[in-house]
Amino acid sequence: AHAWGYAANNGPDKWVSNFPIADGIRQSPIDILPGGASYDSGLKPLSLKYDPSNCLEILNNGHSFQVTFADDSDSSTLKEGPISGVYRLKQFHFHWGASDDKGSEHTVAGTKYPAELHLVHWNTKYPSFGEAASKPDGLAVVGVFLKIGDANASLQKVLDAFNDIRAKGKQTSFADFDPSTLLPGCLDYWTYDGSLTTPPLLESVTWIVCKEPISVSCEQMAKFRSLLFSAEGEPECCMVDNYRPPQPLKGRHVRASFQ
Ligand SMILES: Oc1ccc(S)c(O)c1
Ligand SMILES: [Zn+2]
Repeated sequence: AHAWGYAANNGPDKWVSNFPIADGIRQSPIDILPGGASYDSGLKPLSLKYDPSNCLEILNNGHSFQVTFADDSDSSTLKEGPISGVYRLKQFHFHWGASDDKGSEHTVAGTKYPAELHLVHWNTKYPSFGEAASKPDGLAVVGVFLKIGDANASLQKVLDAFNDIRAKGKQTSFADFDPSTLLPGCLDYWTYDGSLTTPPLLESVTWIVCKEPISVSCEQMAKFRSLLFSAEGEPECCMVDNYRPPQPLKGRHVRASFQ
């Protein structure tokens, strides 16, 4: 059986055959309707504290690239916001399009951004990421939209590592990177209960989607598109359009941290 991907034969519309939860009641991403979100004054500001020395490596896993962090202590954490307790940063990765008119997973009143950053955190009330990933309050993912504009100097540090991870399965060391430099100035957010947007599509994610995008230049977007879904020695297949389209809300409510 071929592994899941984003092509016609193994893409989002096919995932349900191996992962029936794809048709579940709290699937992600969703289309966020700002008019439909209700302001909740009980929502706290996000408390994000990251230690650059926890940054370990960058890898091409065949469906995105991800930067992985040491998560054996509470030195890189997400607190407050819509969550209770302490969640540890495990990794961040992106989803993007073949062209600037698409690529984000969440959309805002139908608007697609060229890319979306996901900062993945797990609830320390559980012993590990793997354990947490199967619990309804196990994960908290901060989503940040990327919008075409000025080159992003912080993002460029990540892109400069791409030559070593062009093909699926490649990884290289990546140190001393502070992911908070990838966050927008304003941390107003929407939040709702959802899932991983890639198989196994586990319904364990408290989504925290920032209203304000960060910038990316079109040259930097071209660099994202220079990565490959394919491994060395396989026919080259550009890593683009690695996004799942919005899923049915199924009665869920989206809350806003801002008015
Ligand atoms: O571990 C993961 C968490 C969230 C998302 S969207 C992933 O693709 C992987
Ligand atoms: Zn993701």
